[in-house]
Amino acid sequence: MKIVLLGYMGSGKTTIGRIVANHLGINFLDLDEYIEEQEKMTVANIFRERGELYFRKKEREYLADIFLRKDSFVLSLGGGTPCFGDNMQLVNQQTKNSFYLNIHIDELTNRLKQEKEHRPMIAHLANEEVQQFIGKHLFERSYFYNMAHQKIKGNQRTPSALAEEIIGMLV
Ligand SMILES: Nc1ncnc2c1ncn2[C@@H]1O[C@H](COP(=O)(O)OP(=O)(O)OP(=O)(O)O)[C@@H](O)[C@H]1O
Ligand SMILES: O=C(O)C1=C[C@@H](O)[C@@H](O)[C@H](O)C1
Ligand SMILES: [Mg+2]
Repeated sequence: MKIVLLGYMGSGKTTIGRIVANHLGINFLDLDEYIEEQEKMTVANIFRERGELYFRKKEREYLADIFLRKDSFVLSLGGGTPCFGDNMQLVNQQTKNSFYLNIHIDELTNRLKQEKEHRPMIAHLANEEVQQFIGKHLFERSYFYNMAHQKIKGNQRTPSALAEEIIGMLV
């Protein structure tokens, strides 16, 4: 079984992915962490030193590599992964269990204001610019996120409640 979680930065992909994998007793993989291990550099440093295009090419390569694995796993994508090239076609070819964690802009803003530094897409923004940026960015990205097989409404809900809902929807 391969389960894929996707959604905007701060939507809880890593947090909830870990819980789902733990409950099912299968491996957990986080694409950002996988890239950092393989490249021996943080995502922030890859953006800074090699640029976003390099990151997106590597992101695609490692995504394809992960799907060659034979074990069962939960994979949390990076926030931008679904929005580049044919990444969503690849994901949906490889699994029937892709989930979009849909979180309201206000909740994302509250979470991300406190955690901007290691997220290169928003690190340069002043706190009062974060909400407007997320609103526009999420609008552009929703088209891709909505290609997931299932949408999970995550506002004001605990990570374990969301993990339980995902487990109940697996096909
Ligand atoms: N359901 C939730 N309720 C409240 N806080 C949450 C919830 N899910 C995640 N969080 C918190 O929101 C922050 C972002 O979560 P997390 O890092 O899992 O998101 P992410 O989608 O993996 O983000 P990124 O795309 O940047 O990797 C963390 O501080 C986490 O503890
Ligand atoms: O939303 C994005 O484009 C990104 C999200 C993170 O998960 C990382 O993959 C990186 O910071 C880019
Ligand atoms: Mg994450």
